Amino acid sequence: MKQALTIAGSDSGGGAGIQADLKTMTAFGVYGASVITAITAQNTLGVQSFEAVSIDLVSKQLDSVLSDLDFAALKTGMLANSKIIKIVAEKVKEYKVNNLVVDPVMVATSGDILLAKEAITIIKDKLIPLAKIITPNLNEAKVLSGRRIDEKLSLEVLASELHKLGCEYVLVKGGHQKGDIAKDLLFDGVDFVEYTAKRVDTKDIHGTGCTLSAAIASNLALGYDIKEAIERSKRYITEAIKAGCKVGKGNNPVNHFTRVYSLE
Ligand SMILES: Nc1ncnc2c1ncn2[C@@H]1O[C@H](COP(=O)(O)OP(=O)(O)O)[C@@H](O)[C@H]1O
Ligand SMILES: Cc1ncc(COP(=O)(O)O)c(N)n1
Repeated sequence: MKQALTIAGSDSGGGAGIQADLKTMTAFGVYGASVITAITAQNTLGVQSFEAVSIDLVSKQLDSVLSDLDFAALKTGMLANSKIIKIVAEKVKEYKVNNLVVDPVMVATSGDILLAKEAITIIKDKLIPLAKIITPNLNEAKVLSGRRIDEKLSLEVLASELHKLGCEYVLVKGGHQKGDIAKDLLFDGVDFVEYTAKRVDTKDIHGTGCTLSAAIASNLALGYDIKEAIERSKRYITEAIKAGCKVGKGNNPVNHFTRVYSLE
């Protein structure tokens, strides 16, 4: 069975982070393992509190899984602080992991901060150069390229600037743009490829970024090339948003289509 690893934060509400990643990997038939970097007290209304896991325990989790399991792809989500980013980058190099997908999680959909400000230069210098692909949303792309959030910039300009950070591919997500189409843009340093879907008219988009990056990691693990992996992941996230999960009182998560098996 193909195996993938998520290095991310726990969302107690089950909609984003580690929980979304493992549900996505399971939906694609990939075995998912996890290294937890932070524990959030979170629900569909927002993030009420969080604590980062100690560097020692993050490091031990990484050694435990990387020395034993055989990962065909790895994704990172919420990394919380500079020290965690540094240890993740060291272990990725030490264990020579291929197919690193970096989702540079900074702020939750609810507006809560999930990454220390001083960690932004560390993620740019240490982790992004090791990545096969990075998947920032519009605001994360602006922060990473040193722009102001209120600047009007095209996905093309942002993708070109971010590619200079040393990753193989950049996928800038346009989920937070206005309009009828949810467009994401891939750049490999030469060509642009657009991935589009009809925008679903809903506020229930909690966990969309985590789900998309976990789906890309799953499909890379299954052996699809990057363009096919994104194409399949875009179809999955669109259907998962359409299906939705009305579980809480706030912005609800996407639906991972987990089947209920009868034991009879
Ligand atoms: N309302 C929507 N309808 C369809 N697709 C969407 C919608 N909102 C976001 N997406 C898609 O979900 C994925 C995650 O994007 P986005 O929500 O921008 O990321 P993040 O969760 O990191 O902020 C992208 O493929 C984006 O185009
Ligand atoms: C632990 C954790 N990781 C990531 C996100 C971002 O997800 P979203 O942007 O969909 O709120 C989150 N809310 N919580």
